[in-house]
Amino acid sequence: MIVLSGAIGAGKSSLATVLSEHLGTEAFYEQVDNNPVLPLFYKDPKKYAFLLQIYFLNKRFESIKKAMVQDNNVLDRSIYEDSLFFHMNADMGRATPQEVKVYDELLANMMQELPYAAAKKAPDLLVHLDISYDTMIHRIEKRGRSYEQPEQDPTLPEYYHNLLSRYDGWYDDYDYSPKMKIDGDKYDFVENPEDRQKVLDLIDEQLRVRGTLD
Ligand SMILES: Nc1ncnc2c1ncn2[C@@H]1O[C@H](COP(=O)(O)OP(=O)(O)OP(=O)(O)O)[C@@H](O)[C@H]1O
Ligand SMILES: Nc1nc(=O)c2ncn([C@H]3C[C@H](O)[C@@H](CO)O3)c2[nH]1
Repeated sequence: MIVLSGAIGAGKSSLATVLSEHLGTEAFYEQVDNNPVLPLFYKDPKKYAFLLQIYFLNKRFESIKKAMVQDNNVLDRSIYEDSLFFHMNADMGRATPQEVKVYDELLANMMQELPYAAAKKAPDLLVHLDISYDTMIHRIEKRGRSYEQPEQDPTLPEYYHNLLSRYDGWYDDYDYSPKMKIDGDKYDFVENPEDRQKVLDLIDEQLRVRGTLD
């Protein structure tokens, strides 16, 4: 299983499609447009942060269980980033210490139950999409989900800055599996076929080293 990571608008869903088509495997997408809690969270984060987190945890777990049945299936966000989001929101006062404790313990408990825990314990490869703040905002605007737009809420730019700065430390500390970073500012794998091929070549190279691609 290949897991993609990166901030909001980094290009995970887009790369999941491109990569799974290239490898002839299946992509598993985060529940966003059909997620009933996400718009509520953006409107009232303090009230809905915990509920949203439980929603994502449940859906992510479901996706992991389906994705792990075949080598090189692609998951468009890691379960480890959910925790990054939640701890950041908790530090912003949007979740109580009790909620954090319940979440952390539930996550740890669920991770122990993952069937692959017995054999592999982690993804085969983490592919992190690294983007700057300007790219992030540009992509959020390009995609146009109304509740994510900075003009909807003057606190969102700070939220996005905080998120990006936490991602740097998160990637450096990540040690559950082999990992690689792709420069999401530099490569336009959505519109530019040459960039797409370069990114696919970089990932193929890592998969060959790891023995999951011939
Ligand atoms: N490398 C890229 N070059 C140019 N445009 C891109 C690139 N990656 C993504 N985009 C565009 O940016 C927008 C966001 O991309 P996408 O939905 O794939 O991001 P994401 O990481 O899955 O976001 P989220 O975590 O919020 O779901 C889309 O409009 C997509 O077409
Ligand atoms: N609070 C919170 N916790 C999460 O675990 C989480 N995972 C994703 N998201 C938000 C970011 C994008 O708007 C949108 C799509 O990634 O969903 C999250 N928000």
